[in-house]
Amino acid sequence: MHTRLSLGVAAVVLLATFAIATFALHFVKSSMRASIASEEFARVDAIADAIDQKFGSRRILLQTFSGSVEAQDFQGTAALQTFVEKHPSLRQAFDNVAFLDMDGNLVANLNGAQAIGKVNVKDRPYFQQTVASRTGLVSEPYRNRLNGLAQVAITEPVFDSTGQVRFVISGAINLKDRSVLGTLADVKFGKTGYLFVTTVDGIVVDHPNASRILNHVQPNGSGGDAQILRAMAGFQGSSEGVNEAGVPSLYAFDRMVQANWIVGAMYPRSEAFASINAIERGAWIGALALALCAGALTLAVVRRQLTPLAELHRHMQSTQQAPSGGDEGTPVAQRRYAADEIGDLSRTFDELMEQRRAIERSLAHSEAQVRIIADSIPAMVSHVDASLRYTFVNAHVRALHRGNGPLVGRLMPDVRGPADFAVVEPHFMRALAGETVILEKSGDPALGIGDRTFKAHYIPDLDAQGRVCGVFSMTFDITEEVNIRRALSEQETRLRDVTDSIPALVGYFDRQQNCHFANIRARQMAGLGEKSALQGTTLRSALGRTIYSQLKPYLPVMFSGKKVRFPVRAPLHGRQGYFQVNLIPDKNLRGEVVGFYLMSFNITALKEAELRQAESELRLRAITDNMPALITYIDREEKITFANATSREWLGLDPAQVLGRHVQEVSGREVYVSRQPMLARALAGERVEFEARMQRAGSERITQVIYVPDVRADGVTHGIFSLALDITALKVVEHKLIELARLDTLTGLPNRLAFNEYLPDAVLRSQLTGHAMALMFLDIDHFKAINDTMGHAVGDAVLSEYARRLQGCVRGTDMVARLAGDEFVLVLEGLGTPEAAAIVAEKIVDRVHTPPFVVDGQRVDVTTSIGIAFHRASGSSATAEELLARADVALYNAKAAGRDRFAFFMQSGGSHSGSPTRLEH
Ligand SMILES: Nc1nc2c(ncn2[C@@H]2O[C@H](COP(=O)(O)OP(=O)(O)OP(=O)(O)O)[C@@H](O)[C@H]2O)c(=O)[nH]1
Repeated sequence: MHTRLSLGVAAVVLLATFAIATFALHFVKSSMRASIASEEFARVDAIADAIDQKFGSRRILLQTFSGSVEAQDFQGTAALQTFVEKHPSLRQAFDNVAFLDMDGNLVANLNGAQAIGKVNVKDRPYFQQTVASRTGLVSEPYRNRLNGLAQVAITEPVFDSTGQVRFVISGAINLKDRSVLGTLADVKFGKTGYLFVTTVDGIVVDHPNASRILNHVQPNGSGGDAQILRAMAGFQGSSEGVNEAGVPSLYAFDRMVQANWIVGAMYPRSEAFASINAIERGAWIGALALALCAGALTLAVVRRQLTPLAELHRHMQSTQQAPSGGDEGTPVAQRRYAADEIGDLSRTFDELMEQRRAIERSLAHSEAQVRIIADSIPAMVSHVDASLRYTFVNAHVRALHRGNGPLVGRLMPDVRGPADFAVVEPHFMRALAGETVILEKSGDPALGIGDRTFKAHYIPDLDAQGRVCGVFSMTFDITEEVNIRRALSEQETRLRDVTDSIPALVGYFDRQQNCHFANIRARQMAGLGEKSALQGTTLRSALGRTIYSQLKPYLPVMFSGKKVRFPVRAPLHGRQGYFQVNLIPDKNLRGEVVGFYLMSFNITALKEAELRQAESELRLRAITDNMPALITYIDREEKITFANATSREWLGLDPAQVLGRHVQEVSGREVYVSRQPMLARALAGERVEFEARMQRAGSERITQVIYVPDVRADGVTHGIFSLALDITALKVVEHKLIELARLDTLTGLPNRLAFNEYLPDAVLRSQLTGHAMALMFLDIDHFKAINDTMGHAVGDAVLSEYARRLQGCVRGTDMVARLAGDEFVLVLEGLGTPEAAAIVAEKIVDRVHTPPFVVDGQRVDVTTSIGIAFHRASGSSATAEELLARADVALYNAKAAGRDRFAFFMQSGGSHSGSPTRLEH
């Protein structure tokens, strides 16, 4: 800027100087030209006046001479000749003076009488005009017939006493006579400028080129000097023109009074204005020098004045060269500025730069965002200007054309190739005409994407005035979508084939209940042809009022997203028909119901069968309700679908309350958990029987439950028939029978069966607890004798008393049993040492014989023998049978030892025995 401003100032100074110089020079030149022209004209005017005076003085001389001739009244021409010759003074004014009579004959001649009679000028115009006008004149130039010189004549008439023209005096003047015109040859205008005289008719009177004298200014009747012609037409004054030789010249013209001739001057411009040109050159040189000085001075002043601006410029450059997003030096708020206009300018610049950087950063950020967005869009995004030149392409476009170099700035036909461009060109032209265009097209095989399908959006780019300045292009790869569409179409065809082949009405309706699909049966029902359009067909029109009114209440449920199945009734072939309608909501990905499928099956036959079955079930119910058992049907979901009236008594629930409820809900969690394994087995196809306890009316009842799997013809278990019988009473009886089977009816003691069940458990307990136990085998001594001597009844009484005394010798937890006859066993548990068992055995022996038995008032002496098998938990693995055998061996030994005693089994084969008073071991 420094240089530009300096150059600008210099240019202004130069221009100003040039303009001033041009104007001044123009003014000076104009003035000087006018002055030169005026001077030239003045000179011409002066010359014309001088010539006029010459002619005037000569006319006066001739008039005077004429008067003298008239006064003397010459009678003969000789006298006249003499008279003329006596006036040689005429020679000073004329080259010759002649007297001409009325016939034009020369009658007297100043230059000698020899010419008298030899010349006749009657044909000369000046003669004729003088006679006719009776006054003198200056003639046209002519060539003297005697000497051939170019001359003019001044005439004057001589009158006689009667006033008639007697003679015409003609004073001839040679045009080259120095006293008249000859001096004109000395008049110069510059070096080559000259003076000339012509008549008003254009006859050259005087000219530096003598050959032109008496010739016309237009030698051949055409052309000629335009300025002279203009003077011939009456112009007087100065003018500029071009002479016959093509030289620009300054002309001046003036008319003479006496001869009415034109005195002209031709002054070549180059000579006339030579001084002006010299002045002009000098002036220009001066102006240039002045301009250079002024320019230099101005430059110095400007540079000095621009120093702060230069500093500002350097500051601006350094600020602009600072990286846009980087450190930009001192913050604007902390910078110091000069307290002048430049300081204000610097501050304003810095603030503007700050704002610009902020905008640039924002713009860069926005551009980056736009690029990221454009690159992230799963589409090829580009922009071309009105000349189809790329101005933007996203990453997908670059990737597609990665072998094609940079795309921005290139023309679309060059980038896409002629084949692909020919496809899209008409659509781009429409977009450039302002139309948004969407088209589907195959990919360019040249790019290896010929098997892909694309959907292109061409969107006009409008400028602020609403003119289309380019086109945005967004192209999506819709190959998958097209494939899906194709698959959907095929699927729809298959759906149609399938639905046409099933015995049901199938239709699809949108949320507004407009039909979009109907299989062939549905079309037949709605009165539509196989191929006819479904437009205008609604759910109501397709189904008719009767069915639609039954279906309508279910629509809100279906629209809430649930499948709905329900029966409807409608006339069918003249009788009542039944149909099962299924409404299946069609949900989009957001779970919104956008439509629904309707399937309707003819279930008339099924319904009729159901009705028949219902009657059968009524009968069945009547039977089951009167059975003393709880009869239920449990389906595969473990829900109760049938219950007889017994449920009211057993469960406290009406059969209707039970239906549809889960077993757990009805029976409670505890019962359900206990029965779940049996339910599972039954649902697996196994018949399951078990007993179960249940609470009913505050008391525990025992039931026998039988699960019978409902295995249908297809081999699948559809549910369970459950039969529960109250066997509480039966169980009581059974329990009693069991007890009775384990009791000795005579003594009331557990019998052998009970003992056999008890002993193994006792042995196991001993091994588990680590405590020793003792098994005693007891037998009444010589009981047979009691029987035999006192009778069986006494024997029985003895047995009963014996049992009672045994029980009295042991703890309630000890086991006392009668095995058979007079054989008893005693099981003692939780023992420490054999001595504990010996004490008990000794006690029994004592208690049996003391006090004596008394039966029916009779004393019966009873003693007993005891065999003891002591079982230590540790180190012994004897079984119940082995213990019993050991105790039997010990009993045998006690008997053998004399009876009325006890004996321990010894491992060596013998035994220790003890008397009633002594423990033997
Ligand atoms: N009164 C009565 N006698 C029975 C009963 N059961 C068995 N007996 C008799 O009891 C007797 C048992 O005799 P044994 O144990 O064989 O011999 P014993 O006479 O006791 O002689 P030892 O045992 O060697 O002392 C037999 O005579 C049986 O008939 C019963 O229930 N009541």
